[in-house]
Amino acid sequence: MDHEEFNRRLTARIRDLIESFRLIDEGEHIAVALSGGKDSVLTLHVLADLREELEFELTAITVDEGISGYREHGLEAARENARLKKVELIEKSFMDEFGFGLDDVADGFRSPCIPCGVFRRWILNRTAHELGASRIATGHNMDDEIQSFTMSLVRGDVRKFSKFGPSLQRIHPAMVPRIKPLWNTPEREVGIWAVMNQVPVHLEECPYSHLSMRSGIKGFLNRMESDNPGIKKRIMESFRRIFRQVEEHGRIRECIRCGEPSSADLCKACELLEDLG
Ligand SMILES: Nc1ncnc2c1ncn2[C@@H]1O[C@H](COP(=O)(O)OP(=O)(O)OP(=O)(O)O)[C@@H](O)[C@H]1O
Repeated sequence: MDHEEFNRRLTARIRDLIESFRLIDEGEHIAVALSGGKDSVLTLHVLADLREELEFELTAITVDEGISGYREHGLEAARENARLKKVELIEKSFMDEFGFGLDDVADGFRSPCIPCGVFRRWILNRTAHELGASRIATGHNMDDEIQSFTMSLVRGDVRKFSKFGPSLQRIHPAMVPRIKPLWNTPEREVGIWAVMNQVPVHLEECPYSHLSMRSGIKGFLNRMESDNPGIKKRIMESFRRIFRQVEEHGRIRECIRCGEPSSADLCKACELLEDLG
């Protein structure tokens, strides 16, 4: 398949998903969570190319978690792509919000991915809400989705199944719902797109990623796929068929400290901040 045809099919699939699941309505303000990695960069490019035709506003948010030797390169890629696509980029950091970077606190956790995800989601939600954005678009792709579902399965955490699917519902007025325009796009195709089009993306692995359960699950699924080609697509298909929106237990309220949406009195970010003293 030639270059142009590959690009056309890839973007047509993403556009189809946006339209069939009504991920974006006319007049909306979408905040793309831009890490500088290939997936969020593709999300930025596709949304930037669609914003006039579908009539929505687009802003990018990037979060510097404070991972030395790694995040700087992602930030450069985020800045360069935002400039190329003429999208305003808002830069936030753990240091400005919480007074420390991930490297400073990583040792205190079994997996640094836990505080990293909790604090990043906190910043993304608050920033998008302050901006008046109606949805946050992330670069989660089909492989990420299969990994997340498998992780929930092996942990017996069925509540997380409610996070499956290309769009998440607004469950609290201050919680900006997330959309995943690459939900049915395999990671491999995103890599091919970035290389073929020479897009400036950040391809390094996070130095902490080997400590996460996701990394083990990812390796397992990739080994299964190479021994049984097509297995990932079949797992995804099974998930789709059995997928039910699982009701979240309990009411979502506001964290008594920071005011962000939370299922407990203290949100996860404030709980971790308290543990860190
Ligand atoms: N530092 C960050 N700033 C803004 N958004 C982020 C950041 N890290 C992750 N995200 C968002 O969360 C999604 C999934 O995170 P993940 O850790 O898989 O990203 P990545 O592998 O670093 O980059 P990408 O998914 O863009 O290739 C990203 O696609 C992006 O939308």
